[in-house]
Amino acid sequence: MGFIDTIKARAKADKKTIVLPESEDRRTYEAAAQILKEDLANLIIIGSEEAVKKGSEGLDVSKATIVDPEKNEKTQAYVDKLVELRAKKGMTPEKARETILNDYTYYGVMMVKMGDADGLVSGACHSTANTLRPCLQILKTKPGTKLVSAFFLMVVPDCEYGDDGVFVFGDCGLNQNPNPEELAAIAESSAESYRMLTGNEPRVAMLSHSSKGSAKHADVDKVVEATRIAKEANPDLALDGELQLDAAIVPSVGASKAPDSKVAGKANVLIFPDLDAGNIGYKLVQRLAKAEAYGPMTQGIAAPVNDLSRGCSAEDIVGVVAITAVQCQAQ
Ligand SMILES: CC(C)(COP(=O)(O)OP(=O)(O)OC[C@H]1O[C@@H](n2cnc3c(N)ncnc32)[C@H](O)[C@@H]1OP(=O)(O)O)[C@@H](O)C(=O)NCCC(=O)NCCS
Ligand SMILES: CC(=O)OP(=O)(O)O
Repeated sequence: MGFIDTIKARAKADKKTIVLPESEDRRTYEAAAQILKEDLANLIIIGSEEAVKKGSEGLDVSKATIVDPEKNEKTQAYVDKLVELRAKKGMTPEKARETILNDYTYYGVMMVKMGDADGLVSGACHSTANTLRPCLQILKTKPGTKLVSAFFLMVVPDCEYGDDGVFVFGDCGLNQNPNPEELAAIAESSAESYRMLTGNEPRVAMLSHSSKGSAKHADVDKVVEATRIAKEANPDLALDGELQLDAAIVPSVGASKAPDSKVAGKANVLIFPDLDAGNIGYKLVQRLAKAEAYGPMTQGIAAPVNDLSRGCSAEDIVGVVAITAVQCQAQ
């Protein structure tokens, strides 16, 4: 059974309710039809009956619940709650109504906040900033977590590295230039995500253009410091840095560049030093190695809400919804 089939089986075993706010995108309906056929989750699609009927033409999404914000009796409660949460930031009843009626990501996040859905998946036709901003503003970080970050679950075909080609890459979607404390927090959350989703022990590599002092630069110093912080806070976690990518995943290179490391050559969780490296890195592996790339999934947030790349396929949405459902089970 491949990785995503295992996740789908877990999702099916305890079905959760996931909201899909992008009723203007055909891929939402293609994915919804597949999710309902495979019985992976209960779905809520946000949109008018007419829009959903037109958008889903030729596809069976009849088992999804359609929520029309203009008609839903709970809309006023969402408005009131948004005002309560954001009044200090200048949110008025008029602005709150306009926001949730014009931006269904806000509407869907309010549904999750109010307990009317377990999780949300959006981002097929909205940028990551516009998808994650409402999530961060409304749901906030999980208690005990310092930072929300974004990871990709990568499944690389015919790959002997990681755990048979399964990796977590972080942060590839949210934090643009994390400082050492933030990088350490990203590493901790990514290790936790790996353990929860794969059932395997994480082996975390803090990536750099240097391995164990082979290059000198402030960028390297940042990763060295992040490694120190993460190790100090998590003495039992297999985590090491700074490592180049080859030293992190290729056993022979790891043995030569970092002979004393317990992680070098065996890493299954790759922590990129900044968002440029992370975002470019995941897209390189996705496109050139034809890897499945699920994400950007959030971690460290109070409820499971996940983003998509605008370049995603309907199949990617199916996978992200299944992973989101499994995250909901772990809440
Ligand atoms: C997500 C993003 C838009 C948030 O930044 P922003 O719009 O400038 O918004 P702010 O910094 O005002 O943050 C909005 C809220 O989220 C919170 N927040 C922002 N980043 C956060 C993080 N990493 N963890 C927890 N909370 C965070 C802020 O504290 C703020 O809360 P408040 O409004 O209650 O005070 C920004 O980090 C971003 O653009 N990231 C890159 C996304 C991207 O382009 N990725 C590449 C493609 S995947
Ligand atoms: C994750 C990501 O890069 O998202 P997008 O392709 O939508 O910018």
